[in-house]
Amino acid sequence: MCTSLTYSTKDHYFGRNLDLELSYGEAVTFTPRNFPFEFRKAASLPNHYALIGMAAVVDNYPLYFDATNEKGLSMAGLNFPENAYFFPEVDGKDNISPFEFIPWILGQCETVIEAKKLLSKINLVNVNFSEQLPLSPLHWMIADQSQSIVVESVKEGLKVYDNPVGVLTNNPPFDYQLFNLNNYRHISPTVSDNNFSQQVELTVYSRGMGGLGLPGDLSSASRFVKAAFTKLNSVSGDSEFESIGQFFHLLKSVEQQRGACEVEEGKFEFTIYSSCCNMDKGIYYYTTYENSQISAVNMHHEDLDGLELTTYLLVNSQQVNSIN
Ligand SMILES: C[C@H](CCC(=O)NCCS(=O)(=O)O)[C@H]1CC[C@H]2[C@@H]3CC[C@@H]4C[C@H](O)CC[C@]4(C)[C@H]3C[C@H](O)[C@]12C
Repeated sequence: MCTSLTYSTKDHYFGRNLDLELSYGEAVTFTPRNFPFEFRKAASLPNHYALIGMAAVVDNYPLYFDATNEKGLSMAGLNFPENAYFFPEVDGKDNISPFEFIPWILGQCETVIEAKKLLSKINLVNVNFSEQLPLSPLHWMIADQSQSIVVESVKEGLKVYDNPVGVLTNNPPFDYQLFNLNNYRHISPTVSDNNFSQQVELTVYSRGMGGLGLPGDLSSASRFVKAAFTKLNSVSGDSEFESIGQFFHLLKSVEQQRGACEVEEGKFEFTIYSSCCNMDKGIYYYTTYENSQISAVNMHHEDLDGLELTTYLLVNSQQVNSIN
């Protein structure tokens, strides 16, 4: 399972946890403006906005899991098994494969409003990257500095939801996740009066009791509620380090520790990496399961007008600041 979210202080931040039991050899990947983006069923984009994000680069193609472009528009793909449905090619539409979707949108759009215009012409097609890399059943969160949407391609067609909470997890579909928040309207960072009954005296014997009932398990519906509550009540300083520090704390509220979620015998899903991109400054920060030190790659330290991909292998061994 995965969780993605947005967060704003002075600047704007977008990131995600990638929860899985295996790695695809992903690395922080910078795509400059003049790297030619090819599409299987649509015209190529010889030049486009520059992108930074996490990708598996295969045959010199950046298979982005999540990315941000130089304008700040950001997008993440999360698992959506049993629900995601991709269509045969349709004449008169932009036929884009799910693995091309992030380059297609982030290459061309500056804002969510612009992305919505492209989405109205898109048909997400069932075209594999390769036999070894078949279609992934994904849905996506797209966000700019002021709003966020969710895109779900299902049997009935392409659905685009406004996302007022700026959080996405996995199944079930997004409209359910949002509705499900109604069931938690009593949850609060503060403790309410005794509404249970005036006939019994009930005491506040612990801090945090306003949150009793907030789910703590790793199911997707539970992570959605937990992440939304934690994010929407978040308080932090607005400097860069206070903001990204807080962002990683928000992601940790739904982190998966190895051992707690068995996906097949002896195999466990865990949070392989957590990312946080400063959408305004184009700085991609991440931590990995093994390495809790934050690493950063700044897109503006690259040649934006370049032609070739740049990849930065993940710094994956623990960094300990030994004091004596
Ligand atoms: C599995 C991940 C979602 C994490 C998640 O939600 N895990 C819970 C599993 S579960 O819900 O518990 O079952 C998703 C997120 C992004 C995906 C890549 C996108 C590019 C590319 C697309 C190609 O078509 C296939 C290969 C490809 C590298 C993809 C592999 C994989 O699909 C990635 C990593």
